[in-house]
Amino acid sequence: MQKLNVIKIGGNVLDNPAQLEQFLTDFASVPGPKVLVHGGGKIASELSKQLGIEPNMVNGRRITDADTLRVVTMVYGGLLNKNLVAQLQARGCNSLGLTGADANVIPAHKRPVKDIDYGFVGDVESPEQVNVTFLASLAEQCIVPVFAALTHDGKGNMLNTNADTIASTLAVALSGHFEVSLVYSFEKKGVLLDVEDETSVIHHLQPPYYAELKEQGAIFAGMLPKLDNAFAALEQGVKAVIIGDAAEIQIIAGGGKAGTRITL
Ligand SMILES: Nc1ncnc2c1ncn2[C@@H]1O[C@H](COP(=O)(O)OP(=O)(O)O)[C@@H](O)[C@H]1O
Ligand SMILES: CC(=O)N[C@@H](CCC(=O)OP(=O)(O)O)C(=O)O
Repeated sequence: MQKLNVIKIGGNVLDNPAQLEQFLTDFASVPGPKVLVHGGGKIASELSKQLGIEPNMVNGRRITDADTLRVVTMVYGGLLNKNLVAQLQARGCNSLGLTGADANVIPAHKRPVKDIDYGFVGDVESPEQVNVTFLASLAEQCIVPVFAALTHDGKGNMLNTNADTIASTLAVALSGHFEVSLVYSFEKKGVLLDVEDETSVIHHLQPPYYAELKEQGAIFAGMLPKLDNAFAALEQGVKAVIIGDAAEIQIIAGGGKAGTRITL
């Protein structure tokens, strides 16, 4: 089976022009088929505030009312997605900006209201419903899809979906056709034992150690859903999951020793 990298770029790197430029240069030179996934939660929050819409995050997810949906559609699907594509084109990487609505790649449904009403937040239907045929045809043409953190409900509504979830869903769906590595790249060296100490990288993380570190509070906030997505992806056929520094993407994508390798 051919190898394919699904690489998610973290919000703090997107927000740092120098780091982003270096990441895109490195990403463009990663050989073989690849997919880029981005969020941009931080930038959406800033624009939201400028427009007088106060961001509201619950359990790491954005409560997405109709006005917020307009903002995230503009920021993720427009501003960020199109600029990333333009910057990749400038580096000789032929890419195509997509949301989950385009080519019906990622069908989703509005998250049902239980204790919390998340508004227009989308839960992906299932990896089996991802339009893998379309993605495989892009890979054949050496076109790199760049996904924004947006899906759709098939009834005319865009939905806001966490970018880590988009990345794991695409990785699982593509695992039937490719040997997939899922890379969560961000601004730190990997999953750290002490979040303030970049030298404390955990090189290898398995579920029991994860449970222990979670209990101790060493792993928290955005890293929790990221790791839950990572383990779920491995359970559903993704070959490798690595969490590491965006500045080390070439080493990680090349199978070298950097970041945190997640295994079952
Ligand atoms: N043990 C840990 N090691 C590294 N980062 C951690 C750890 N625990 C929590 N984090 C936090 O997780 C964040 C990354 O997740 P998230 O906020 O969802 O950002 P993104 O997915 O955009 O990179 C880091 O910026 C860091 O603050
Ligand atoms: C539903 C939900 O919370 N969606 C996220 C999508 C963006 C995202 O995931 O951005 P980062 O990867 O930069 O965190 C949000 O709007 O913040």
